[in-house]
Amino acid sequence: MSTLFTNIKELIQVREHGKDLLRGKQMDELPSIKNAFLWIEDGLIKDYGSMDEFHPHPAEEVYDCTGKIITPGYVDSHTHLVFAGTREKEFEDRIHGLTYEEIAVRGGGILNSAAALGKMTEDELFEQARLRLDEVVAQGTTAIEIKSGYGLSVESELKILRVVSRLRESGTTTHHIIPIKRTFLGAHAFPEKYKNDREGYIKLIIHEMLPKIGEEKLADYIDVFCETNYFTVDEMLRIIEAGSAYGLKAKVHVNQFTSLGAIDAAVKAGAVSVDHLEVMESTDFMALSKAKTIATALPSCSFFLGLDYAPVNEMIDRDIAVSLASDYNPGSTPSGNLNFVFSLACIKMKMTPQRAFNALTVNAAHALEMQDELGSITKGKRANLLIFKNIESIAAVPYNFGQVVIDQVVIDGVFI
Ligand SMILES: N=CN[C@@H](CCC(=O)O)C(=O)O
Ligand SMILES: [Zn+2]
Repeated sequence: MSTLFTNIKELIQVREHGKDLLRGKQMDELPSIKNAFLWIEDGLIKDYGSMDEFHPHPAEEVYDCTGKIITPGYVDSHTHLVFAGTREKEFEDRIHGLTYEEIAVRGGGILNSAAALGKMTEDELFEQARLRLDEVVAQGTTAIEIKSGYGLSVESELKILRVVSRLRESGTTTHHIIPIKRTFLGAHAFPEKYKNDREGYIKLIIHEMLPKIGEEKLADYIDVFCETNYFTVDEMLRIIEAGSAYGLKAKVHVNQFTSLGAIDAAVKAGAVSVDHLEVMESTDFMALSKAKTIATALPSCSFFLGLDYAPVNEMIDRDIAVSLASDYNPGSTPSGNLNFVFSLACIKMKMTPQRAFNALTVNAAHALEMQDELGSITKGKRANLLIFKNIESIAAVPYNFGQVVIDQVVIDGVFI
């Protein structure tokens, strides 16, 4: 099956190699071809170039893209998309003055979501999560990471990871399969039962959950919420070390409310990414500068909870590799819309559209170790693409916040 797109107004994020992590000044470059063509065969990008050099390619389908911009699809490297029910009550409590942390200390928050999830069957969870997947794919997400973490028991953590694995195999309700990476986040919070027995819960994670996850091959990464009132830096290190015995690399929640030294520890432990980063001290910047570990900012979470935004421009200026993700979850970010993340990155974090788009594509693909397959218009990469409505430039995407500017989403060369 081959498809040809002709007369593309601008083909954006075109990179001959497309596999390098971007940092510093590289984040300011967003290579593109105006008046371009793009040729797809068997779901892969085969050729592209200027219409001036166009020579006919055999194609079953030809689309005239006059007036349209085409880009690679967004990659969402941090979500908690499998959850049971929403948390509007806490949302109202926060409007009345309670903080996210105060709600959590009262037994709300993550524990509230875990209680709801415990009551739901695997099939129910799967159906709900699948509808969310449909929605975010229609909004331009063409690869995604999904965490467990609302189970907090052996049975429920496995249930979530089985749901994620099923989503990975069966895709959207219309059977479009997008790449999904699965992350085990048993260390998301201490369940009520283990409130006074932290060691008992950590042992449960290491000696009960991990071996079963390893046996069933249910995860690709391991995560820990390292934060005051959650897991300490030492506990995080123990858990990610235990995960590495099952081949799970680390992607961790750090510096959301406090800087505890978790970034330095995670970088030294070889974490693929450190995520959140709303609170950054100079030692945190130093630990990440030039490191392979990617700094993933989650601006929708800052927006929803009224937190500071991660200082991404300062990070970029210090040669830190920055990516952006949604953090889709029922507590701190009830939206998986990366167009909105794009807008917030520009409006609130003062990223240029070029920097933000690089963070949502090339560097986000690195945050899922999928840079060989996704993130840019590069020969041999998967044809996961966004076709935008008649807009003038990439800046029109974040500018039109809250509006639908994507015309079509293409997965493996097929329109969804
Ligand atoms: N901070 C930890 N975990 C989630 C939120 C969890 C929740 O409130 O349900 C996050 O990334 O924001
Ligand atoms: Zn998260």
